[in-house]
Amino acid sequence: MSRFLRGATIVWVVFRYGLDGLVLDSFQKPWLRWLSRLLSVGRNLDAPRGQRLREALERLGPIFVKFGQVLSTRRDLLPADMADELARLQDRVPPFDPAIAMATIERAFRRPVDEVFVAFDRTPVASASIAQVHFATLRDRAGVEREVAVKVLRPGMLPVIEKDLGLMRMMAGWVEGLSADGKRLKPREVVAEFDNYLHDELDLVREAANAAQLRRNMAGLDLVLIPEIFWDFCHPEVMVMQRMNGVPISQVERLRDAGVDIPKLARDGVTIFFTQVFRDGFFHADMHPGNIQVSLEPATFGRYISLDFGIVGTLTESDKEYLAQNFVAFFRRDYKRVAELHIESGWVPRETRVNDLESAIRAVCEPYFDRPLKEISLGMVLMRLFQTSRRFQVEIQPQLVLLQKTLLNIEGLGRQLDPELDLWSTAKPFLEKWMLEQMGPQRLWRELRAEAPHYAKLVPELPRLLYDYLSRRPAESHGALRDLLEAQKRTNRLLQSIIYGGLGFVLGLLVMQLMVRVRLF
Ligand SMILES: Nc1ncnc2c1ncn2[C@@H]1O[C@H](COP(=O)(O)OP(=O)(O)OP(=O)(O)O)[C@@H](O)[C@H]1O
Repeated sequence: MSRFLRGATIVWVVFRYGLDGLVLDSFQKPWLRWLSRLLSVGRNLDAPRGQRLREALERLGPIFVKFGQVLSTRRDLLPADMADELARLQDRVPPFDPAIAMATIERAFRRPVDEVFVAFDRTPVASASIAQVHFATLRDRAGVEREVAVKVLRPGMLPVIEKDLGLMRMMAGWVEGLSADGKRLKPREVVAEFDNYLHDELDLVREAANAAQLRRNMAGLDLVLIPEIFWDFCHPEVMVMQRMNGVPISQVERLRDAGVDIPKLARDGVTIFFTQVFRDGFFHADMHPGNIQVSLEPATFGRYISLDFGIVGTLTESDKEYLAQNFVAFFRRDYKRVAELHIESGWVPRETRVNDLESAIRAVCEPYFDRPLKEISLGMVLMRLFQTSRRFQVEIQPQLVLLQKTLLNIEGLGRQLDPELDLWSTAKPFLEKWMLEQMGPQRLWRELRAEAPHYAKLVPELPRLLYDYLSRRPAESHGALRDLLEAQKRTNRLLQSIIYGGLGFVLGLLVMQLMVRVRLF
């Protein structure tokens, strides 16, 4: 019954905000088009469609608001006006009762809150649709008191989410089945992606693990601080981490007054992101200003503080290669290469004609070169490339969409801090270094090291393999004398190459063995 009521509410909101018109007009069945016209009589639909969509999602509650936020990143699917409006969605919701947060903590650790923490601040510092954050103090394993931030999941989220997701799936099926435009929007794919995203956010151990990995990766860079995770105090519903003290990145004047070098901050943001992408293939993908602060503490003055690790992106070696080579080819205006890369990597069907793709890509990219190089947005270029690829039946990988969205965030943030920021010259060294590593001797060295244990296993078998091979040869070379001499010559040559090759191989193996040992001890 409650599912029916929720479904009825959704349908009412859809009509109330005139969202039916967004897809109904393209319904293939005439009676549905008529219904759409009939339903729009007497409604005030003056507000732009994007605004109506945003307001409707706000009306439907936090899960739909989150859905809109995720949808806003699919600029390859949505028209720009709608994506812009959706990006304005904020999931500010009233905090839940601290007693509920404390009950969750007690259930998770099977101890009263005042036994878990030395002190616990009942007033939340922040509250969003999925979780709420409280400050507290705990005693760590060494008996030292530590200031911490405790993130607690909003209770009873799973059933609400499942119900809303069920309805979203159903509606996506309708829209896809009934409307031509609806099919193009790939609603079922979008809802499935959202489903994954929400379930990931509901597991705080996962978020804590992301934070720990990023902290380890960023340790040597000295540009960003990531909270330490207190694993003894982590549970799927509760996450306890080091409390960070910084100034929100949005308060630029305050940062400037405190003496922070703002243009350097802008460059550092790009450096951090490119390091995460091209060196580690593991990047923070929720880089909105609410999750970024700047430290003013003397020891870490001017460094970024990163928060909220619910969404991270991972890239494979081939993703990185695809990206780097595309960017480099793009900046050389070598559109043919960009097209070839798309085909080689299997991004577009093999039978695609390079010339067609090349001219589509040229049409997308060339207008960008109308402006100075430093003003070019890589996020925008990537988005246009994805949009072009779609016309050639390409399924864009979710991690690349995530990357493109984050790239836009980072560029937006960088330009907000320093309108003079030269994005390309900040990013270029990363791409060049990475390309060199991919093609130069470092790659060969890395791959040899990875293969070393395998070759080490082969070495003892080598003499037997050689003996088996040689002992078979004479039996095959009987018959006429000339044949025999020829065969003997061939055998000698083969023997020579096997012996020289074998010697080189064994020598190589010995070196590799040595390397493996050096690495192990
Ligand atoms: N380790 C921390 N130290 C200090 N403050 C923190 C810490 N973690 C979170 N906060 C505060 O809590 C706020 C919300 O945290 P976080 O973004 O992780 O929660 P969220 O529920 O995922 O919110 P949203 O989805 O809106 O980003 C942060 O903006 C920050 O003010």
